[in-house]
Amino acid sequence: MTATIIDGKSRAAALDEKVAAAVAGLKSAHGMVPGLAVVLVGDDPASDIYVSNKVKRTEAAGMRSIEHRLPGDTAEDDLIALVEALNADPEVDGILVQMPLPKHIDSDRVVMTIDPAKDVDGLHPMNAGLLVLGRSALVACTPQGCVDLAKQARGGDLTGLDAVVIGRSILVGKPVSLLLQNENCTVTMAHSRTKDLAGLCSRADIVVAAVGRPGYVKADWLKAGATVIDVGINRIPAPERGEGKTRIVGDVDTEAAKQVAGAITPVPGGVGPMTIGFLLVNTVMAACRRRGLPEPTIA
Ligand SMILES: Nc1nc2c(c(=O)[nH]1)N[C@@H](CN(C=O)c1ccc(C(=O)N[C@@H](CCC(=O)O)C(=O)O)cc1)CN2
Repeated sequence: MTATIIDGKSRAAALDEKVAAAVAGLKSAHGMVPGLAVVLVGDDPASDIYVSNKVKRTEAAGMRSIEHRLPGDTAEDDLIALVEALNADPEVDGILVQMPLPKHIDSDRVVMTIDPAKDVDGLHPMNAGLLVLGRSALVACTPQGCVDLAKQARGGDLTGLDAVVIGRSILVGKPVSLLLQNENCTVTMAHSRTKDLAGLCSRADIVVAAVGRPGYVKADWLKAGATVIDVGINRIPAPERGEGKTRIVGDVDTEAAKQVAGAITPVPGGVGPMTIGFLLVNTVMAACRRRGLPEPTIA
């Protein structure tokens, strides 16, 4: 068997087009243009690229982008003051503080400061708690992308499927497991210390790998025909590309897994591009909710 490659890049492009259409509709019906503020502290090269892409795609969808780039030695209190100013700014509908933050800054305190109504990352305890309760919330972007791609691979319905989520992070593992439960999956949350991870995976219809270790999930762990969602973005040396060059790989041993899985997301070009797609969706939703407008159907 050779797995179907789940094309996150084209799915994200389609999502961006739907967001752009929704934004155009809001502008003509209500004279409203959603605004997204993105805050980057420091000069981490990967974060720099992600933030630049967020700005580009926000503007391409017809929304306003407000960009704050702060030096790496910014004091925690100064970052908090900026977030408070963005909370108070009526032109700002969504606030995203790019992670990871420099070590001297307490990320939890920063996230707790964001107005939950503008928390388009879905990381504030209010939004995370609403997700646990199964109530309407702003939901973290990467997990939404994972579920969207899994549904695409499974004909739109995940009901009754067994899912294993490897990784228990706040940004991916925990929310994706809740979203899969909302889709009527039977979900097992696993991690690097789970006993017999291979055995668990071998019974799963869906495997979500979010451990942050290159090639961690092996082909012989997978059930034939499984849907594999690879969240990992690991930069590894690529001497074949020249001295000092690197390339990114996922958490799954993709080439071998393709021979067993039914469908698999590639890295790059799988889950990654969906993260920014759902950030744009969340910004539109936040803008409508804050203004008491009906939310358009996008995804
Ligand atoms: N505040 C947040 N910080 C971070 C998040 C997040 O959702 N909110 N997620 C990641 C980084 N991230 C978005 O911020 C992100 C990661 C990867 C991609 C992406 O499109 N990746 C490409 C490959 C890009 C490359 O070559 O490096 C792909 O997978 O095809 C988009 C967004 C951590 N921080």
